[in-house]
Amino acid sequence: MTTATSGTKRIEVDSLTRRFGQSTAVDAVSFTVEPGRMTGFVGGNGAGKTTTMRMIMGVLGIHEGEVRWDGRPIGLRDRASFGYMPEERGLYPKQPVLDQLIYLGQLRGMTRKDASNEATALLERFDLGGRLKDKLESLSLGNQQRVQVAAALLHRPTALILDEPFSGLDPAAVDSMVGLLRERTRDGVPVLFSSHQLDLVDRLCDSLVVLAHGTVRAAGTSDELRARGPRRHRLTTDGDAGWLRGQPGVDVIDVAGNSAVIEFTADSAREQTVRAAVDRGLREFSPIVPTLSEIFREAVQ
Ligand SMILES: Nc1ncnc2c1ncn2[C@@H]1O[C@H](COP(=O)(O)OP(=O)(O)OP(=O)(O)O)[C@@H](O)[C@H]1O
Repeated sequence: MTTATSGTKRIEVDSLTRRFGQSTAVDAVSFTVEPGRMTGFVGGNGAGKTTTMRMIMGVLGIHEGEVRWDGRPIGLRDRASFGYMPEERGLYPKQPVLDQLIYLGQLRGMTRKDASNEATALLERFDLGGRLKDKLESLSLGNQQRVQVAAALLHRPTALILDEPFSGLDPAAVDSMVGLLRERTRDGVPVLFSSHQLDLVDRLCDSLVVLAHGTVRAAGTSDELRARGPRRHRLTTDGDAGWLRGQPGVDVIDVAGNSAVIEFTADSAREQTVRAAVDRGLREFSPIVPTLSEIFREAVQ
């Protein structure tokens, strides 16, 4: 089977809005999922991630806005070429694992043989080579999750929309899935995945979209967001660092012994503070790169 990726197509989410009754679950949400990039989609419970993904996949109607693929309004065939792992999952508990993957592959236009070969290879990759004939329900939840991901990857999708693909997976399973997704992104496939595991998102994603109450609070590459994040510094001198509390233009975030984490509230304060620190025996003055968790907390405040 040929790989259906072009490596240059992006998903554009443009001002998507969805209401449920009186409440607006997704409110003019815009972002791009670039080819060859893993884009993490984060936000608290009820932020609107699943609703947005459902609109991208066309399983939920769009009230306003548009989704574009390769610069054009997305169509049925485009969506059929995507791999989607829905929140509600979609496989049959009582059917053998391999059989249903073959069936799904055939639904997506694969021959039985191709579907069988690809499904077997994916399941082996996920250490499920010995479970091909087992019913899905006899597998542990984490292993069922692996099968769900295999189902989304089976037909060499042109893009991947994965709703919490890592939830419930042990670290080894996360690593093998990450390896697989990285291979697909290297082929140019855009990947959008939601997750509540910020440490994992930090390690994995090239770009990030932060959602809160149905609106985008921050979006960009991890580096861009880090550069925009809080500019904090660690400053260490001889003696107690409490003196920084009286320093004009300095917000003291934390003091521990002779070391403090500070933020400058005025640019002019920087030079003045470093000079004062030199007089007190400066040992360290270094910028602190914010973690994704810090960026996230700041963005959703
Ligand atoms: N079918 C529906 N009918 C009514 N309200 C809905 C429906 N689907 C979602 N909502 C509401 O839309 C909002 C966004 O929900 P959504 O599931 O998209 O959030 P989420 O970010 O995926 O949350 P979580 O991380 O908890 O899965 C919530 O307030 C939710 O209650």
